[in-house]
Amino acid sequence: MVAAASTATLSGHLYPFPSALNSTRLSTSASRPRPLRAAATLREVCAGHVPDHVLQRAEDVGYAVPTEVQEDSLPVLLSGQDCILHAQTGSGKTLAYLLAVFSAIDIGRSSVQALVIVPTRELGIQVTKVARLLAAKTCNVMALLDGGMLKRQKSWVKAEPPAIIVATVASLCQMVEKRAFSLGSIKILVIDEVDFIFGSSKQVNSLRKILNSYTAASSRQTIFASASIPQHNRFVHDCVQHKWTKSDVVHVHVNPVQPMPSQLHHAYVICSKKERLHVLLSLLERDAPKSAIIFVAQQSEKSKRAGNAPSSTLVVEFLRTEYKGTLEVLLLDEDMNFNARATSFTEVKGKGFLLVSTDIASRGFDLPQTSHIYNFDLPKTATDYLHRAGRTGREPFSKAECSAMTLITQDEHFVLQQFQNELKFHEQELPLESMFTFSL
Ligand SMILES: Nc1ncnc2c1ncn2[C@@H]1O[C@H](COP(=O)(O)OP(=O)(O)OP(=O)(O)O)[C@@H](O)[C@H]1O
Repeated sequence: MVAAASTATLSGHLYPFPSALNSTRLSTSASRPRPLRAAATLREVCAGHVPDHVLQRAEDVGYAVPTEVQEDSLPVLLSGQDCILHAQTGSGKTLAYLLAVFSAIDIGRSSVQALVIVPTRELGIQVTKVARLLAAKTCNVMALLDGGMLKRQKSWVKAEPPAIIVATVASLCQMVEKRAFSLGSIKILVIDEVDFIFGSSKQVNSLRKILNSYTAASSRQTIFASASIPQHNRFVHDCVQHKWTKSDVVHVHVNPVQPMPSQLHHAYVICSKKERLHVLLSLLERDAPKSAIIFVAQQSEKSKRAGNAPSSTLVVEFLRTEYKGTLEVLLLDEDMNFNARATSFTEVKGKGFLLVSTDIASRGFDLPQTSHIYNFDLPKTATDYLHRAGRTGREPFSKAECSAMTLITQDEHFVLQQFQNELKFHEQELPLESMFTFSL
């Protein structure tokens, strides 16, 4: 049984599900009315656990009232219990786990005490920014993200160990294996977008080392976060079986019946592949988005070998010549080098953009001005749809309308319907003929 369990993955069914687990499930849903009581402030929820200067910083940047996931999870997180944070995209999971980090660490100690693992460099930059904002120079936050800085960081980390490290799996393992530092003093470990990292064949083995060899669940608080945890009951079971968490781990599942923001309007257009670029252009002219992300498929190895241009390049080149609006057309793609990726990521902040991106931008990216999502290529899975669509509708207290539009061929319609059934959202068809007047 144990041997089989050691090869189980998130989606695996390698052993029977035990009826009795110590873990707890907290589930809150929009359909279940909340008790009538005055909303607590973030300061009240965190009192006695999170240092005052951190709460002051949080208030200064506008985090005065907790979001639903923060309200539900902070009592668990601040009590030091292991937790699986499972809530909608854009619901504020980052602040929830960072407050737990600040409650767990001792800023007077010179050792690495908190580790936040992220799947991509871009998400790492974002989380580091929020952590530094809350720390306000009272402790060091180091980002160990894929790129050319690791040599220099190895000396820095030895000279002055940061209290908090935000890292991608590969960079962290590289540093630990080079003995730049050990993870023996870790008090709190957060894995953000946990389903994505477990689902990545490149990252999963290193993640298991971080969870079981470099650190031990018994000596740390462990937090897993994501908007999507497929087969979450099994995941909770795996956490306990594999000792990724302690046995009393709590699954905080907010709004399980509505995994995507309610103000999101979903629609699709059926058109041929040949028409797709022009349909996209017409939609951009019609919608006049504040900012938008246009998701394209990652180019396959076969298509690369055949010398074809990737979807991303085709779309960017087309929009740069044909789009007459004011938004800047930017590109973000796994195949770009780190400097080019960093430039796109920086440029996208703070101004109107049309970002053409592969799924690299679908996990954790927080660009609250994004009003429209376009799936130029159909996402591979319902989970990918959820994360792409979740790049909009991200201001937790705003009900501003936003939209997710998918361009599909007639043959792809049934796949989109499957996503709809799985994620329980409604979609409107925009008939091509009634809307567009272009001719090819
Ligand atoms: N208490 C709060 N008050 C106001 N805004 C908040 C609060 N907490 C978080 N936010 C804002 O909400 C937005 C979404 O937060 P965050 O990026 O943490 O979402 P998430 O749950 O991690 O989403 P995803 O699953 O897509 O990664 C951010 O712009 C953040 O600044």
